[in-house]
Amino acid sequence: MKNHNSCGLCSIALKDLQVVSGQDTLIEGINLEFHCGQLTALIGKNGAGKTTLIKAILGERPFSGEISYTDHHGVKIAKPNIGYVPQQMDFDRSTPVTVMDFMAAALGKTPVWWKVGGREKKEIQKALEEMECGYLAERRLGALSGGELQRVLLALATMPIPDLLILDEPVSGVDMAGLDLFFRRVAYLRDRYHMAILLVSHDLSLIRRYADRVVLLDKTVIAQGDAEEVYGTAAFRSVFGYLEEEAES
Ligand SMILES: Nc1ncnc2c1ncn2[C@@H]1O[C@H](COP(=O)(O)OP(=O)(O)OP(=O)(O)O)[C@@H](O)[C@H]1O
Repeated sequence: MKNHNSCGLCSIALKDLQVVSGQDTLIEGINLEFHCGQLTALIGKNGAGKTTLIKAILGERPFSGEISYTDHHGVKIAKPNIGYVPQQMDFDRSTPVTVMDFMAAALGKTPVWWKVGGREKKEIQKALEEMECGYLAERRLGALSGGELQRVLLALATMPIPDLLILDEPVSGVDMAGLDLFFRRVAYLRDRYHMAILLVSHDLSLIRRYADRVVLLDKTVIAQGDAEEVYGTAAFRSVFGYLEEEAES
């Protein structure tokens, strides 16, 4: 059983990261560190560049600057194993494919029309159960709710257990109970496997409850620290106004 990240990853550092598209600078001057065993929430208004930053880390967008990975002795190491849950997944909702078949195909072991082997089925079932969605294994993928699909994708991102987990939360389609369950499973992964987690989220109260660090982005980093620190900044208020509970008190 794996308790710690296998590649010895300790931290991820972004140095002067910039992404441009044609004449537009999408993000710039990003200097950040993420640590293993920590859940870092990335927040910001729509269009602030959160997904762009994630795509750069995933290697899906060209960038300038440096992304480096360091072990527990401060020595630079190669790119770790990264798990990713995208903001949305476009697929034909009428597909007869079950969650089990989808997972097996996505893992690249079995074409969707093949029968999934016994051992593989057990591994997938275990990953689904760890994310509290074992009961969905034989359900049709297209029949899942937004929250259920999100947990299935989270289970998929843990096969194998990554050193760095990147989650781009859907803007809509997941109810409050589903979101809370999602955050709880993400916090469980952090504690159980000591992985570094970077989560884009719009839910400021769940972030306050579960995240260790918060990074506020508006093209560049405009505030960072724990939730209380960041939520208390003028930069935060200029983006989000006052939180409801603060306004009420
Ligand atoms: N492939 C692309 N080419 C050019 N511009 C892009 C591309 N993708 C995003 N953008 C632009 O980059 C800016 C940042 O977009 P991004 O999706 O990173 O923001 P975001 O913070 O994730 O927003 P949201 O909260 O709405 O998901 C936006 O102005 C967007 O229109």
